[in-house]
Amino acid sequence: MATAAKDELSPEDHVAKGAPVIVIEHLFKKFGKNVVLKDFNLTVHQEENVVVLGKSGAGKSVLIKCVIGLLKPDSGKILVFGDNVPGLSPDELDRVRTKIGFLFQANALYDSMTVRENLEFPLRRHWIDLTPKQVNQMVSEALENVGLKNTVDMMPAELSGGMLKRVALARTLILKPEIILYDEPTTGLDPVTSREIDSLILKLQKKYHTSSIVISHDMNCVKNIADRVILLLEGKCYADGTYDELAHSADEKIKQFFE
Ligand SMILES: Nc1ncnc2c1ncn2[C@@H]1O[C@H](COP(=O)(O)OP(=O)(O)OP(=O)(O)O)[C@@H](O)[C@H]1O
Repeated sequence: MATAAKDELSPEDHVAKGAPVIVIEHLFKKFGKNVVLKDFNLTVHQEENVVVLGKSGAGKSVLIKCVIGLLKPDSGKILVFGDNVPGLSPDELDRVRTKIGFLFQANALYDSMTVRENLEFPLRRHWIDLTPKQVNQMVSEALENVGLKNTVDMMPAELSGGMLKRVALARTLILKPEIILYDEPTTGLDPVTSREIDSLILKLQKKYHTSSIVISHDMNCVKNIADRVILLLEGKCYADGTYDELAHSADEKIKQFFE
């Protein structure tokens, strides 16, 4: 059953869980007087897709930026494979970031670079010592994974919204991250393309055994890809359960998201 605040389900209550890969404990983050995260707790397990629901301004993006170390929380722990992200040195953070892929809402592709150059970028950024042949193979494999091998020499401006999202996903996957953070993966796409992206996310998750935190307002996307849904409200994990559990909740604050 979906639970709210006080009687939150423990992770053990959910079936088929792998080992914890992200453990967030007592996270607090404020900007001036604006307290965004207030004793937020969450555990994400291996091969689990956790979708974060919440109103605009609830703190969903702040949460994933804290996980990847782009924002520093005021207090609390964010353990990624046992490393406490807020306490890492820049070099250690860079090492942990190679395990975390981040798919931005706006794709964040470089308009002046070809698809190939965009995909090579993370390999160069993380100083990975690879031969040109290996780089070529990695780019081909990443594009093949998203069904876009023939776009390798195209510019982003020549691609549709769905194709851009696939290329961005290929770039996220090129370092074979163990965790992927998705910020609104289907926003701005038509319903058919959105469902194709959902299927691709699930297919690649199974292939590479990744774990994910997904921010989404697209309830079809939530239904399709969530193993678990949490509701971020007033800085806390207000509800935690499967899509069906939350969808059938009698709690008015939860119901709003499923109407
Ligand atoms: N760098 C920052 N400096 C100051 N305030 C910030 C900063 N980043 C986020 N905030 C504030 O934190 C709060 C949460 O923002 P956040 O972007 O996480 O919301 P969200 O839940 O992702 O919303 P949306 O669904 O609209 O994207 C907002 O009040 C926002 O103004």
